[in-house]
Amino acid sequence: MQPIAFYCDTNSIEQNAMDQLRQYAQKPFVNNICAFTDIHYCSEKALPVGVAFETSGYCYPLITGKDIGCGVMYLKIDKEYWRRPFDKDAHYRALNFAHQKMTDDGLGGGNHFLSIEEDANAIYIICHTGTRDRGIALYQQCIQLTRDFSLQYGQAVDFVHTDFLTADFLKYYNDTLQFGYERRKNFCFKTLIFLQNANYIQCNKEAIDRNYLQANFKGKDHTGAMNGTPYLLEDSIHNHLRFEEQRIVHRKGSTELEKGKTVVIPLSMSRGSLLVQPADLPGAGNALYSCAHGAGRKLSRFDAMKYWKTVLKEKQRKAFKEQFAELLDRSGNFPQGYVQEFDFAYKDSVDIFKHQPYLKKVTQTIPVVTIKYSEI
Ligand SMILES: Nc1nc2c(ncn2[C@@H]2O[C@H](COP(=O)(O)O)[C@@H](O)[C@H]2O)c(=O)[nH]1
Ligand SMILES: [Mn+2]
Repeated sequence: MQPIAFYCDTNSIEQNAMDQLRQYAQKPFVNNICAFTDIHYCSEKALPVGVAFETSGYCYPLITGKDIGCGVMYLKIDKEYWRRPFDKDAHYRALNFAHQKMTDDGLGGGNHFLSIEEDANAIYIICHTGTRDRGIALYQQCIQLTRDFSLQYGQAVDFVHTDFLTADFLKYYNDTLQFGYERRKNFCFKTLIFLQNANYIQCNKEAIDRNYLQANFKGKDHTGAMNGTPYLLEDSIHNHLRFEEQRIVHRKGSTELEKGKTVVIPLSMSRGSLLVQPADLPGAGNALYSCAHGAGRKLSRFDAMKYWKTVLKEKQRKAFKEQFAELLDRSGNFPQGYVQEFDFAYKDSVDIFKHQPYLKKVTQTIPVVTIKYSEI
């Protein structure tokens, strides 16, 4: 068995996730397998979430599941351009409505989100979404590829030789990752323009395109000005295979790092997000330039519902209802999907820097308003 690099507290790993991890560490061609602080069991696939490993000569195209190319983008605006606090009563519903028109496919289910968060100096528009149907189609192609390779190999295997990966397949794979990046960009820029339109951000209002929700901002630079407001954006992905010259890095729910680049580790709807950079580069290299992609689930969706109904006291449920009144349905209850995303469903984040010492904190943001998943 290949040794496992634990960038997390081993005592905090559930037994079923540990079993999955150990099984993977025994597989052929799997090298330098790393487990991060958000490691948790994945019922659908044989590898836990919160893991990275590398291979050469062969790859495991199915480890990601369908959400290939999922990632998190942030767009930062200096607070000197921020004019007033976000008024949920006046604008939550309008933003929720607008976000459904920002792309063809919406944010997607689960814990995908579009949030406005802040620290002392800046406002951050943060978007966590993937590649929707394109990721599913690519995953189906990965299944076919693995089947075809198995036939040639003479037995059913879950890996593929790199000679089997045609230039067309690799282009298709990378184009799908690019599609996710462009979708996140459209969410971020259109949210910025929504805020400009609603007088939250100082800008040149005359320059705003009335049809901005139909426009495509995929080509905008990472720094610049939008309708007179300076911005900066960065993107990162956490569910993909990165085909490099000498090796293939596999990341299943672990964020790809790059020297000098700030990435978001989202924590929860109540806690906001951490923005981090790789500080110790040899250290980050040993961790395959990867880190946790979130706080990580502590409670399964089922257990989160049980916790809500049976562990929390009425007073505590009331406090959630007051804090997130905008998410209540007409009968005054939260849809299940939101309850499953509340803070208690996620792990503590103290381990993030303790067990991934190659990371440095850039800032921590707190949420202003969050739009949760949307299926279109
Ligand atoms: N800032 C926010 N972070 C959130 C929210 N909901 C979930 N999360 C965190 O994101 C990661 C992403 O996990 P993934 O497996 O779906 O890619 C998760 O671990 C949480 O820590 C939110 O509303 N705001
Ligand atoms: Mn994701």
